[in-house]
Amino acid sequence: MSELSVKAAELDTADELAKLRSQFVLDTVSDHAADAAGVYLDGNSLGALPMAVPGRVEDVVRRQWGELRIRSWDESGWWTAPERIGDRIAPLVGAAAGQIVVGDSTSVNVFKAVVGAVRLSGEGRNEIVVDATTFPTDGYIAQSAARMTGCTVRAVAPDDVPSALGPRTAAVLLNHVDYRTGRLYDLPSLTSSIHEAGAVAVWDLCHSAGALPVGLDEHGVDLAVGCTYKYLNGGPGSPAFLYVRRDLQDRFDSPLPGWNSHVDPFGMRPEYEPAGGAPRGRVGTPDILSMLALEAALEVWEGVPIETVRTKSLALTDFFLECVAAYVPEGRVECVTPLVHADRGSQVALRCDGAREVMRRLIARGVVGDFREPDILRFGFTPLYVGFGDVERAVRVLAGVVG
Ligand SMILES: Cc1ncc(COP(=O)(O)O)c(C=O)c1O
Ligand SMILES: Nc1c(O)cccc1C(=O)C[C@H](N)C(=O)O
Repeated sequence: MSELSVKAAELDTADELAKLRSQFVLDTVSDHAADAAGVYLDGNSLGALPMAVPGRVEDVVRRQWGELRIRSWDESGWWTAPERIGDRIAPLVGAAAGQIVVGDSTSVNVFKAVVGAVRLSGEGRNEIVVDATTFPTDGYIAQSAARMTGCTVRAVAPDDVPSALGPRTAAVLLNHVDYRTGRLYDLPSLTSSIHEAGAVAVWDLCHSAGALPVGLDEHGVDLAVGCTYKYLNGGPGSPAFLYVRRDLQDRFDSPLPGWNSHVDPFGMRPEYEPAGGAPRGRVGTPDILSMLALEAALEVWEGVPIETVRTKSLALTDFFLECVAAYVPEGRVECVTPLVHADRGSQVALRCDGAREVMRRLIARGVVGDFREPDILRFGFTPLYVGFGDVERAVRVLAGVVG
C-alpha cells in the first residue's frame, strides 16, 4: 500500500459524511476490471442517483397519477410542490423560507431574474453587466433580455466588476463558481459593490448550491438562480430554482407571468394579477415527475450541515492535488483551479495536452470526469458520496493515462 492510499484510508475512517455514500447508487470497484475504476467525479454535471428516488417516482406514477389522478394536485401536494421544495433547498443556500420557488430550467430562470432585475432597477439605468467567463446560456439570455428591455450588455471579468459599475448599471449577472476553472467568486463583496452602485445583483449558483455555503439572506443578494441536477442530485433535467429576496417580492415583475403565478389561478381571469411571495416566480404547470424525484433526492440532506460539506469538499480537492503532485509526471498537467481555499469551488480543473483523448481514456477505465474546451480535464467532488480512497485511485489512473 502506498503512503497516500494509507492516508486516504485514514481520512475515510475519520469522515463524518462517509455513511451517506450508501444512500446513493454508485459503482463498486469490483464493477470494473481495473483496480482503480468506478470513481464518479462528475457530480458537477449530473449528480448520482439517491436510493430513495426510484421508489418515490414509482409511487408518484402508479398511485398518485395512476390511482388518484386529478385529485393528486391537492391530495398528494402537487400544486404546492414548487414552494415546498424551494423551502427544502432554502437552508442549503442560506435563505429563510418563502423566497425560493422550484420550476423550469436554469436558463428560463436566468431570463426571469435578469429581466426582473432590470425592471427593479432605477430610472435611467440601461446596462446589464455580465460575467465575461460565464456559462454560455447566461450570456445568450442576458443579450436577449437586454434587447427586450432597451439595455446594452457589457461583458466584464468578475474581478473587474466593481470598477465597471456606474450610474447606468441596472443589473449584474454573475456566476458564483466558474464552471470551467472552478474559481469561487467573492459573493459578499461583489454583491455589496453592486449595491453601492445602486444596481441589482443576480447570482447563478449552479456550481455552488449544495457544494458550499452561499448565504443569500446574510449577504443581501437580490435574485439568484441555480440548478438541482448537480450537487443537489435531482436527476437529469430536474427543475431549477429562483430566489427573490423577500423585500423585493412585491415589486418583482416577472417577464413570464403565467397562470400559475396568478393570485387566483382557478379564477381564470382575463387580467393578470400576480400572486405575492415566492409563487410569483412560477409560470405554468409544474413538471411533477421531475419535481417529486428532486424532492425525494433532497431527503439525503436531512441533518447534513452545508458547512460540513464544504469542509470535506476542500479536504477532497486538497487531497486530489496532493495525489496529482505525487503521482502525475511533472509538467504533464497544470492546475487552473485556485489553490487558495477562499477562491475554490468543489471541482479541480487541470489543463492538459490532448485533454479530450485523456478524458476518453479515463472514462474507459471507470474514472468519470468531464472534458471542457479547449484543454481542460474537469473533476467534480460531491462530498456526500465521494471518498478519499476514490480520489487516490482516480489520480493513480490519471497518472497511468498521461504518463
Ligand atoms: C453556470 C450554469 N448556468 C446555467 C446552466 C444551464 O442550465 P440549464 O441547462 O438547466 O438551463 C448550467 C449548466 O448546464 C451552468 O453550469
Ligand atoms: N445540463 C447538462 C446536460 O443537459 C448535458 C450535459 C451536461 C450538462 C451540464 O450541466 C453541463 C454543466 N452545466 C457544465 O458546467 O458544464
